[in-house]
Amino acid sequence: MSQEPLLEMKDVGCYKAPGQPIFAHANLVVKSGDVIVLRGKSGSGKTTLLKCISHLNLYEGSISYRGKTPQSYGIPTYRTHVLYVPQRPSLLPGTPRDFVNTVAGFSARHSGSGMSSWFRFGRKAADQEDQRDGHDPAEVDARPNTEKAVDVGKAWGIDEELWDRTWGDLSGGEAQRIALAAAVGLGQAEILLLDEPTSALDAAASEQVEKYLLDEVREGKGRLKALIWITHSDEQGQRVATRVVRISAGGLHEEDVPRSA
Ligand SMILES: Nc1ncnc2c1ncn2[C@@H]1O[C@H](COP(=O)(O)OP(=O)(O)OP(=O)(O)O)[C@@H](O)[C@H]1O
Repeated sequence: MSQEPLLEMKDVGCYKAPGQPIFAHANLVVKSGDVIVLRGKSGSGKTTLLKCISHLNLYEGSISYRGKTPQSYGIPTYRTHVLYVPQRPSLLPGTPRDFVNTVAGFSARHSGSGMSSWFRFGRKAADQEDQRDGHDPAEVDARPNTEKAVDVGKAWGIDEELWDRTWGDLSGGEAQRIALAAAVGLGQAEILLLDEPTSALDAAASEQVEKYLLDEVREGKGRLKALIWITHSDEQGQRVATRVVRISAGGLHEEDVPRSA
């Protein structure tokens, strides 16, 4: 029995400037249970691809989520379902608790506005579309859960008091874990787009985070169903991938999943 795709990209291209493609003709189908490791040379467009998927960058071609365009959900709401987690959350304003409280204060239909302002690091954000909102058939009860975010952080060694420090006063590894804990704990995302999510963590912390994320996807108890994960670590790729996709100027190419020795 074939599974309904969660996300489908058709012929997606992204340009630095007119006539200067970063990549073109990118096609991808993401299904429930996928942990897709995105590989590619430095500068090949991995981050740009994730930002296109989350509608933070302009692109050509089409992207659909559960068979519908991002616009049909309203871009802010779409971004909470297909959520980009930035590599450097320490550049954010305010404190992590300000953020989760802001998001928690929105109703399910409007929570995207807070979330998208936090995760909006796209250089060519299609911001005009943030103003539109649409009916969201995928919404069940997606009210953000602040306590869960703090609990997830605790499981990863983040004391609750760190949620009240400004982002700039957290270490890179603390900020990375808190951003991920917020993304998971808020409980709205079905697909997380992870941009080198453990690059600032030591091996033990990194494995804790990996295990938690993989368990969420495998067990399927929450909303989280798939991950697209940029990593420069072959070892991490080997541990987490159910699929490996390589990006180059010509598009995306599926590779064999490396098996651990
Ligand atoms: N603000 C910008 N304006 C124009 N070009 C940009 C901008 N930001 C990034 N680029 C270019 O787009 C290309 C893809 O960048 P991107 O960050 O997506 O690559 P990447 O594969 O994630 O790289 P890395 O592995 O080094 O993190 C690069 O050539 C980069 O220089």
